[in-house]
Parts: sequence; C-alpha cells; structure tokens
Amino acid sequence: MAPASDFLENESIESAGATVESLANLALHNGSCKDPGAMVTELSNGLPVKKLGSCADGAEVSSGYVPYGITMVERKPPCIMGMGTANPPHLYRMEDFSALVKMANFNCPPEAASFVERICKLSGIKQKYTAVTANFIHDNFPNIYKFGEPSLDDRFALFATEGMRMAERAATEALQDWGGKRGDITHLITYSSTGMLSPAIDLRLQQSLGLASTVKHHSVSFLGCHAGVIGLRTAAEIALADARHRVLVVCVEVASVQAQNIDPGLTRLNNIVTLTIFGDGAGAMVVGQPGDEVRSMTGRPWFEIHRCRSKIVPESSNCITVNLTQHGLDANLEKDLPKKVGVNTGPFVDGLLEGFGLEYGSVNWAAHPGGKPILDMVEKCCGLAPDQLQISRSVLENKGNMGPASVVFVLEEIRKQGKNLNRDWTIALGFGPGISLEGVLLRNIYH
Ligand SMILES: CC(C)(COP(=O)(O)OP(=O)(O)OC[C@H]1O[C@@H](n2cnc3c(N)ncnc32)[C@H](O)[C@@H]1OP(=O)(O)O)[C@@H](O)C(=O)NCCC(=O)NCCSC(=O)/C=C/c1ccc(O)cc1
Repeated sequence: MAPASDFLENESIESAGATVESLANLALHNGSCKDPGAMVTELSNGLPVKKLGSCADGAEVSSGYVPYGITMVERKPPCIMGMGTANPPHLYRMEDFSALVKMANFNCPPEAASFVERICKLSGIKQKYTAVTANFIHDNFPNIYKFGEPSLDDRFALFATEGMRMAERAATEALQDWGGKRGDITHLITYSSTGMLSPAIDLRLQQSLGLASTVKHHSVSFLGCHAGVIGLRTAAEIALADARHRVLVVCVEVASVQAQNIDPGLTRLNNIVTLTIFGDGAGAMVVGQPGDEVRSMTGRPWFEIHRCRSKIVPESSNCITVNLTQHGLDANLEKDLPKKVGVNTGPFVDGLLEGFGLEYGSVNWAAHPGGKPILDMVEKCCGLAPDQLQISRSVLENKGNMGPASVVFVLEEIRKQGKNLNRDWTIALGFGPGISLEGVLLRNIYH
C-alpha cells in the first residue's frame, strides 16, 4: 500500500471548535493514523477524552473536545483540478524559421547563417509558435533586431499585449476545465521571464477574468523555466492551508519579443541557441482540495499532489544566467548544462519517490522540455526506456521550450493519453537557474 501523502502525515490544528472525534475519523479514513494516542494528548490538552475506535494497527483512537483556539482542518491532498494551455497564432516550421532568422539578421555572415541552420536541425524542434513574426518586428520595431540597440520598452510593450492575450486564454480554459465559480478563486499567481509589467499580469488578469477583487495575488518575474513546477508546489502549499482555497497559477512566455541578434564579431552565437529553442506559450492550472464544484470530463480532478521537492545543485550558478539589459534579455546557457541536469536528476527523483514503493519505470515522466540534449541526458543518466520521455519530446518537437508553461502542456498530454500510459503516478520535473531542480509527485486520478 502506498504510504500516506507527505501532505497528510502531519495533521494541522488551526482555529477553534472541532472535536478530536473528527480528527480520529479523518485519521482512520485516510490511513494516516499511526500514533493516535500522541495526537489526542497533543489535542486534548488535559481535557477528558473517550475511546472512539481502533486503527488498523490496533492503537486506540480517542475523542474529546478540542480546547478553544484549536480546530482541526480536514485535509485532502491538494489536486490539479483544471488545466488550460494557449499558443499564439504564428506557426513556424524550423526550416522556415532558420530562413527567417537569416532574413532578420540581414547582415548575417555566412558562418553565422550555417550555424543557424545547424542549430535548427539539432534542436529536436520541428515547429513552434510565435506571437509576433520576424517581418512584423523588422517593419515595426527595427531596434529589436539591431544588436545592442536599446529596445527594452518595445519588447515589454509587445509582451503586454501578446502575453496578456495568451495568459487570458490559458487561464479561461483552466477555469472552464475546473468548473467552479470564478469568484471562488482565492489566490492568483502569475509567472513570466520574458516580460515585466506594472500593473502586472496578476492585476490585469484579475480584471479581465472577472476574479474577485479580494483575490490574493502575486506576480513573479524572471524565475526561469522551472516556475511552472514551483507554481504547482506553491499552489499545493496554499491549498493545504485551507480547504476553501482555490489557486489559479498562470505561466506565460513570449520569447519571440526577446529575440537577440548576433553581434558583428560573432561572439554571441549563443543568441542563436536561445532564439531557436524558445517558443511562445501559456499554461494555467487550478489547484485546491477538491470540493463539489469539480466538473471536469470525468467529474474528478486530474492529479493529486503528494510530494514536492526542491534541490539547488552546488557549484552550478553560472549554468543558466539571464541579464536584463537595455536591449532586452541577455541569456547564457552553458554547454555543460544538459550533463549537469542529467547526472543530478536521478538522485533527485529518488528522493521524490522514496517511501512510495515507486520506481522510474512505474511513473510517467513530465520532464521540462528544456532542450533535446537535456532530455537525452536525463534519459541516459536515469537509464529510462526511450518511450518514457516521449511526451516531453513531442512538446519540445511541436512547440519548442515554452519555459514554465511547458510542464502544463506535458501534463495535459499525459492526461489525454492517460489510459494508454497505464501508470498510476506522474512526476513533474522543472529545471531552472541555480541549477534548481523542482519536482512534484502526482497520483493520476484522471481515469
Ligand atoms: C541545439 C543545441 C544548441 C545543439 O545541439 P547538440 O546536440 O548539443 O549539438 P552539438 O554538441 O553538435 O553542438 C552544435 C553546436 O552548438 C554549440 N552549442 C551547444 N550548446 C550551446 C550553448 N548552450 N550555447 C552556445 N552554443 C552551443 C556547440 O558548441 C556546437 O558548436 P560548434 O562547435 O560550432 O559546432 C543544443 O545543445 C541545445 O538545445 N542546447 C540548449 C539546451 C538548454 O540549455 N536548454 C535550456 C534549459 S534551462 C531553461 O529552459 C531555462 C531558461 C530560462 C529562461 C528565462 C530565465 O529568466 C531563466 C531561465
């Protein structure tokens, strides 16, 4: 039998009025009752308690009245109850994309041109979506394509329109998928690394989605590609604090407005790598302890969240760096990043699975599709079968690296293919600056 969830092991006692009896019932119900005597001692605070029943292990469960100031909050595992994704309208096949890059860099020297072509072929990406076309930028915001020219204001202005459009579409889809009332969303968290606004996306979404004006909101910028998994972890922790919490997490990236040109001295070929691998997309999730409002296709939430884990890999802080400059985001991805992610992922996943009786082969892997060599190294270092990263690979192949939104696309696809995958658990993995590894263990309840 799987152990009790990390989120159910320590029952919390928060405000006032509940009986120990309800705690004991819950503990019996969810199987987390391991040491009921200790719970009652802690709760009853010297007040009389009476025997209620026994746990499976024979230990006694008692009931009594919890003194004023302490109430047990009934906990169910937080769940992903709704998901939504969005891409912008312009689809580029990578062979066309390399032609466009060459055109946009109209002084592109032959060495750089052939590098572009090579990187496009090696990227593992067949196509991706962009909010703005190279022609549009070329004609309307020429500074964006001029190496080192101030252009941050233009980039952020484009982000404001295009990012909001996508964020709103993904969030709307997630809200519909969840099925509850918009006014019941208690928390809103938005993430983006390609744009920064004030009022930020969270405030704008509150208005455009018609969320309550009392919604507790956060907007986090420049966290990086693991922000989707961080969002899931943060939402789970918020959801756990109160069964009434409903958390909307929205990740949006408009990488196409952060395109960087190659410098005349060709010292910044790295810009070609980022230009090639990043695609535009948004992903949104509604997280909470499920109530009666869930009206998804199956009438159930999609995934239960059972464990969250974070790890910062020592001596890796230079592997992913992104500077905000007057000419936009200046990103550097070290060439040994894929290897470092690969060798550290196995031990990290071991900690995520520990105690659940799960192995690498018994879970779906929703690994961040950060780039082909990253997935190759994870597959190789963890000894995975070729099909295990197939969904991450297909998201990369068809949409590129959409940063934190990517994991929502991968989870959506896992849900779609659910029955055929025939596994009861999924791990969502994010890789970001640090190098930070982020992981969430999910129980699949979609089938
Ligand atoms: C398509 C690439 C570029 C090449 O494919 P390959 O299989 O490695 O091929 P090669 O090893 O033959 O390399 C081909 C050429 O590319 C060069 N190259 C090989 N990686 C590189 C390289 N990172 N640079 C710059 N040249 C290179 C390599 O040196 C070589 O050049 P040359 O010697 O002239 O043949 C591939 O390496 C690749 O996809 N790399 C990018 C993977 C990657 O780092 N993904 C990002 C994951 S993390 C993330 O998503 C978070 C982002 C983030 C976002 C926002 C934030 O605010 C914060 C964070």
